[in-house]
Amino acid sequence: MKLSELGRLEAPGPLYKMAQHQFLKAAKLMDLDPNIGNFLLWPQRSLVVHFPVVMDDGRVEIFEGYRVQHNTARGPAKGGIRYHPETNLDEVSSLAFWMTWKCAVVNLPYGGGKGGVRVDPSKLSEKELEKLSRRFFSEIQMLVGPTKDIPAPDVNTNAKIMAWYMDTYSMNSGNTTLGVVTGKPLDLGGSEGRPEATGRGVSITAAEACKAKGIDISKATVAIQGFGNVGSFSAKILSEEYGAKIVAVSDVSGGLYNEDGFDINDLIRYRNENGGVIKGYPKGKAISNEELLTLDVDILVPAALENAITGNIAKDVKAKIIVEGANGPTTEEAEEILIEKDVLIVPDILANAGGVTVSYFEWVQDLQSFFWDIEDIRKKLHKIMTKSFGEVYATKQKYNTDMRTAAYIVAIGRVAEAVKKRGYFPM
Ligand SMILES: NC(=O)C1=CN([C@@H]2O[C@H](COP(=O)(O)OP(=O)(O)OC[C@H]3O[C@@H](n4cnc5c(N)ncnc54)[C@H](OP(=O)(O)O)[C@@H]3O)[C@@H](O)[C@H]2O)C=CC1
Ligand SMILES: O=C(O)CCC(=O)C(=O)O
Repeated sequence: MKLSELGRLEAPGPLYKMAQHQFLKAAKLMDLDPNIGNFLLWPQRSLVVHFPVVMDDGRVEIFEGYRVQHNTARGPAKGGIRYHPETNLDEVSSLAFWMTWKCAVVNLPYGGGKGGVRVDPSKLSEKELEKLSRRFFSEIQMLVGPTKDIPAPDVNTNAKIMAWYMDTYSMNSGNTTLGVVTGKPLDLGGSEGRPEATGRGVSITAAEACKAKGIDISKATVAIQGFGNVGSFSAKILSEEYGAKIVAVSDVSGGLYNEDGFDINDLIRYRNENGGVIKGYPKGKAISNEELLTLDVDILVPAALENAITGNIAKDVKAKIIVEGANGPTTEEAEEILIEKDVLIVPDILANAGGVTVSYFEWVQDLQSFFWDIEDIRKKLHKIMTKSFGEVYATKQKYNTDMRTAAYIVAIGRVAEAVKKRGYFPM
C-alpha cells in the first residue's frame, strides 16, 4: 500500500487533518514504510469522559473531558492538560499527535499524549476548580500513571492543579506517586526551572534561528502574542539574557506596542496585580492581536492558541523569523505563504519542546528522589535544545525543505525505528 492510499481519511476534525498533512509531507519525502505511516497517522487511545461537579450554589454541572494517547512506542505518553471552554476531541487529539513528534525531535523516551476539559476556569470558584480537577483526574486514572502516561500543565492549568492531580492519584492508589504528573510545585516533587522552561526553549531556538539568518539577536526586535506562561517567560529571557527588544505583547484582551521595548518584569508585575490581564498598562500603545502579528519586527513569537496566523495575516507578516511558542499557531495556508516569503519558522514541535524537556527532568528526579539545581537544569536544557535545532536545521538542508517538515523527518525516523524494533509489523 502507498501512503497516498490511506484507508480512512476522516480525522477527528480540521485541526487533526492539518496535523496529518504536516506528517504526510515529511513521510513522503523520507519514503516512510506505508504500514508505519498509516499506523502513526492515528491516535492509539482516546478517552472521553463526562463527570458531575456540585457547584457552590448547589447546582450540578456536567463537564466533558478528554485524554488522548497518540503513540507510546518510545515510552509512556507525555503531554499537558488544558482547561478551555472551546477545547474538544479534535484539538486534544492534534495536541497529542504533536506531542509524539515533539518528544521524539528532542529525543526524550516518551510517546505523545494530551488532555483537556471543556470549561472556562475563570468562571469557577477555587473550590469548584479543585473539585473539577480531582474528579477529572479520577476519571482518567485508568490511563495515567508514572510508567503509562504523565500529564503536565498547558493552557489555564498550573502547578497548583498538578498538585491536586498528584494527590488525587496518590489517594486513589494508596501511595504518594510524585512521578504521575510534572509541573508540580517545588516542594512537592517539582523541578527547578519548569515554569520558565518553555520560554527558555523558545529563547534558545530563537537565538539559533537568528544565527542561521545572520541576525544579531541583541539588536533584534520581538513581538509576542500571548502573555501567559510561555509568552511572558519568552519575553523575560529574550530581553534579559539575549538583549532582544520586546516591542509588542498581547493577551486575549488585546495588544500593547512600545517602540523602545517593554520592561518585562514591570509588565509581569502589572499583569499579576491586574487579575492576569495586561490591558491598561500605561507604558504602551493599544494595538489589536492582528496588528501585533503583522508588525515590522525581526522575531514573531505566537504563544497563545492554534490557528493564530492565518493565510490573510501571513500575507502581511514582516517578521524574518517565527518561533512557535504555541502549538499549531500557523495554518497550512499561512505556512505556504510564509515559506514563499523566506520566513524561517521554528516549528512548535521544536520551539516549545523546552517545557516537556524539563518535565522529563522532573520525572527523572521524582523517580530517583534526588533533585538537581537550577544551573544543572539550564545547562542540560540548553544542550538538548541547541543539539535538536542543529539536527533539524541539517535535515532541512539535506532534504531541501522547510523546518517543520525537517523536524517531522527527524522525529518520524526515531518513532519508526522504535515501531520496527518492537516488532509491530513484519519487516
Ligand atoms: N505551558 C507549557 O509549558 C507549554 C505550553 N505550550 C503551548 O503554548 C501556548 C500557550 O500556553 P501557556 O502559556 O501555557 O498558557 P497560559 O494559559 O499560561 O497563557 C495563554 C496566554 O494566551 C493568551 N490568549 C489566549 N487566547 C488568545 C487570543 N485569542 N489572542 C491573544 N492571546 C490569547 C492568554 O490571555 P488571557 O490570560 O487574557 O486569557 C494568555 O496570555 C499553548 O499553545 C500551549 O499549548 C507548549 C509547550 C509547553
Ligand atoms: O511538560 C509536558 O509534559 C508537556 C507540555 C505540553 O503539553 C506541550 O509541550 O505542549
